[in-house]
Amino acid sequence: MVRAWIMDESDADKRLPHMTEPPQMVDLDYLKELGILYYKLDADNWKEEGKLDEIRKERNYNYEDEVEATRETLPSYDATLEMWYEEHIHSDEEIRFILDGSGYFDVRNRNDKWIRIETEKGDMLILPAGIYHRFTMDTKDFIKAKRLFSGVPVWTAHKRPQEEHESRRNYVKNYSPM
Ligand SMILES: CSCCC(=O)C(=O)O
Ligand SMILES: [Fe+2]
Repeated sequence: MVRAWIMDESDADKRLPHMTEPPQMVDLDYLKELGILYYKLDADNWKEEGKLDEIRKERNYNYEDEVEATRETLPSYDATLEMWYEEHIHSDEEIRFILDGSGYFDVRNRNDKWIRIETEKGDMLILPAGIYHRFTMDTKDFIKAKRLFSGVPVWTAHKRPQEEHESRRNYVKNYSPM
């Protein structure tokens, strides 16, 4: 089961879990209210399983590629990781299916607190357009993910603040986060 929690405010290593004491876990309904969708897939047999294809058809995801984050395989590793961790939005959904490894997707909740979502092999996460978020590796320092998209992919990250951005306005209207 995917776990998610309200992050502590410590400025220790971002790759650590940053749970509060006691932990403040949140569930899938909580994430859903922020517009986030979650699926569990079979990362070793996703073709045979057919679930990914169903989601693809249903949500019109007609583009996909793969990204593997290791110092050897990811161009400009340090700079890319830094970019992923800067709070931002996209004009489209961010869709990731974790094929191997693990990592943390952080999203802002309605009170502007960080919610940390722990993803690992088999987890598929869809962040809505306009949600403030960021990504970090965990201490295992390895993740491989399928990126999906509807149409010609646009990966542009718009750094916060973006209150006038159309996708942000729509997000706020639909999910009234603050
Ligand atoms: C390796 S998947 C997570 C990183 C990423 O693709 C992103 O933040 O856009
Ligand atoms: Fe992003």
